[in-house]
Amino acid sequence: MQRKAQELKQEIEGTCIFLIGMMGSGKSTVGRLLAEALEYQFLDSDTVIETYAGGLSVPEIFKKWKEERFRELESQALQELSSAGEVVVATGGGAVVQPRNWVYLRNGITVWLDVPVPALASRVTAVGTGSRPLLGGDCGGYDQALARLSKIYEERGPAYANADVTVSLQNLALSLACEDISELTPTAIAVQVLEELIQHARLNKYLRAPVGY
Ligand SMILES: Nc1ncnc2c1ncn2[C@@H]1O[C@H](COP(=O)(O)OP(=O)(O)OP(=O)(O)O)[C@@H](O)[C@H]1O
Ligand SMILES: O=C(O)C1=C[C@@H](O)[C@@H](O)[C@H](O)C1
Ligand SMILES: [Mg+2]
Repeated sequence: MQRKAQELKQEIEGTCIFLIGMMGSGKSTVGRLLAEALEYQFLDSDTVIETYAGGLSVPEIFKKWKEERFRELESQALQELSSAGEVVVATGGGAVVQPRNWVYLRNGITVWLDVPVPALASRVTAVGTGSRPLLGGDCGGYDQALARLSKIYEERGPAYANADVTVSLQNLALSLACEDISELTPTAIAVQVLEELIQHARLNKYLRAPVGY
């Protein structure tokens, strides 16, 4: 992991890394590991929004000001974060929906953590869905989370697919001969993210080089 992180640092020269993906896809968990390995700062856009809102939590912001105001604050947070260097940012699950946010996301390198919906539903119900207003509170359980996440995944899939790099846990599990994606540790996923970012950066450099290089 350390060696790959050093290789990537040389390629991207401080460019910001945005992790995108569904609620529960591991953006915060994997993002912290990546930031540590790269010696970058880790920032969570939901936390920045909570600061803008004077310390109200995400569910409190949704309740008090409705989703529309939350989305405005989210765009403001992404704009601010996109001007920072040497940061790994865990974005909110809905950050990809508004086209204006892509102006900010394109200032960095975007990585989609693509996790199958049943795994997302297991993860979010294990920790409780109370902090995730779009999942309808804490009382629904796995089946409600699965139904809501499936609908959101279907709606947002094309937007997530705009990422510069996609790390599919389904594909990673296959390539590592894991029987189930629950066997993939956050470290194994972070290593794969680094690997794919290095490939992306090298390809980009090659494509931008003058002809004959
Ligand atoms: N590879 C993994 N294996 C098992 N559990 C995981 C893995 N990655 C993350 N988790 C767990 O899944 C839950 C969701 O992870 P995390 O909070 O990192 O996701 P997120 O994408 O930041 O979600 P949100 O968009 O809601 O902030 C956490 O409880 C975390 O511990
Ligand atoms: O998927 C979403 O739209 C959201 C995900 C969370 O990270 C928060 O940004 C908020 O709960 C909305
Ligand atoms: Mg998170």
